[in-house]
Amino acid sequence: MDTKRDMQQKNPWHRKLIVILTILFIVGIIVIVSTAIIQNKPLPQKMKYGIVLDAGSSHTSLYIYKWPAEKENDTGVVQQHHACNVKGPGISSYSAKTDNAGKSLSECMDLAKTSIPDVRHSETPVYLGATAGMRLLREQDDMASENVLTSVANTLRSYPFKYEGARIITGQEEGAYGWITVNYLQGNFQKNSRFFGPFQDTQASVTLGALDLGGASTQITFVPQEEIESEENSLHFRLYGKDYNVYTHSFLCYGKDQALNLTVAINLKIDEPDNVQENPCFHVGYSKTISLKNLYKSPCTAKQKKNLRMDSVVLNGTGNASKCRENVLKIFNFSDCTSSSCSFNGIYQPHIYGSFGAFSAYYFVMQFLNLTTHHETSLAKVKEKMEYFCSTPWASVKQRFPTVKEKYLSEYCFSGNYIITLLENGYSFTEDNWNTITFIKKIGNSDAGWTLGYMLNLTNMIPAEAPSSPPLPYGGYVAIMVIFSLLLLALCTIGYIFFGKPACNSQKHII
Ligand SMILES: Nc1ncnc2c1ncn2[C@@H]1O[C@H](COP(=O)(O)OP(=O)(O)O)[C@@H](O)[C@H]1O
Ligand SMILES: [Ca+2]
Repeated sequence: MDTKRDMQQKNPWHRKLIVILTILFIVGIIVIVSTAIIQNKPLPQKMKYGIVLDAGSSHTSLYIYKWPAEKENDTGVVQQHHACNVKGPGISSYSAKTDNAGKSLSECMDLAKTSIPDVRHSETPVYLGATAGMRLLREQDDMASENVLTSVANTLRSYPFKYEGARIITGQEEGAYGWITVNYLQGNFQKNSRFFGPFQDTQASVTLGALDLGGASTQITFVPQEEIESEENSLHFRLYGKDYNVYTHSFLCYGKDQALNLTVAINLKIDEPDNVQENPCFHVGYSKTISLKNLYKSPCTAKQKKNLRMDSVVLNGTGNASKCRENVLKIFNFSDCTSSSCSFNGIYQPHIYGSFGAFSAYYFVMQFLNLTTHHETSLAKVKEKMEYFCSTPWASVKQRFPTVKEKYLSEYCFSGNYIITLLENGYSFTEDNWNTITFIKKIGNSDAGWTLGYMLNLTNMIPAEAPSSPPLPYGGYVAIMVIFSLLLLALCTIGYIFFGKPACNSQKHII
């Protein structure tokens, strides 16, 4: 005590020092707090954009994606900014007037020009991917498909964006990118994928299988439990430091429009009386005449061509769901499997495993039929509802849904039964795992489909390795630095007051 008093008497200026230290302390706090406030204010972020056109067999859609430039390689940051449906049919329908294929895209491309800021135009990539409709046209008429692609490429090149190509993507790509899209949007690649020193977990995280139903082809893509037997059906990805072995297959001709033609063609009898086919997949009272030239035009139905004297056939609806499925079943071949397990037509498929997201026409059809809430709807219930819907006379259906496009409305009975048959008999889903299928349109703000995955891949936005991050989040680092600086400062002050020595200033010791 005496020593302390002596010290205070010997050093009368110590009070000044305490005042100075207190002022410094307060100033320090003010600086730290204001820095934190300024730092937390969202600074205007530079956004980047990308355009992908999905040229499907029935129609073309344009998608604009956007993401913050600084976070390019973080998973889950790319979002759908805008979507535009091209008016008119798919580009493959312009085989006779190929110039019009490109023209059809102008309206949506003009919209893209206004919805992306001018300063970003020249760095915005634009891609066009054509799917099964163009694959079929290429088989039928290679020259015509080339001309269609040239026409759309010319239109896309005439815009101020960075043109990156217009091509027919393979069925394998279509499946793969659909799978990447849904898992990217679900944030499945993000989970536990950060790099924590030597403790990185390289086990692939749980993923969602992807089921895509188009008009001309359909894709199934998932990570199976067993090893994949066939190389042509397997995809190997390393994403954010994890390895994924993915099974995929695309069935050309098994999109719902081609499947309907195939079903009609296979069930057509040579001696059809009065050129009339009783068709259980259409409602009672619905009747439709189809030209046989059109029916057999596609490579999907060409093999079914029979020697018929008539040149058209009248389809008369009889509205019977179970009979419809019997007819549909005839387009699947369940013999000739040379692998340990197959889906159909001799195609290898490992056992169904995990959860699935079913999008595109799966969603449109099941949504219309009110069958998307699978948690309450068993497969048996779905069949029961189909029985009821298909047996409803066409006049009542039309009266109940006056605003729905007649083409779609008349085909929902067929489409619903086709979906059940494809999933149950084709892919071997059962009553037990039916509820692992979720029918989805969007995840967050973005549509489920192959386009986002395609762009992420072509712009190298999914790194193979997880970005290494410091062990502490930025906030934690700042907090620790501040707390310990203050503690040190307090210690120095206390040391000086009690011992009269500037304990923190080694220079004074030397003197
Ligand atoms: N509202 C809707 N109701 C029913 N079917 C729809 C609806 N909108 C689109 N479709 C169907 O979805 C399918 C989309 O296929 P598309 O992507 O054009 O072909 P693909 O992927 O085989 O090239 C088509 O069969 C189309 O008729
Ligand atoms: Ca499609």
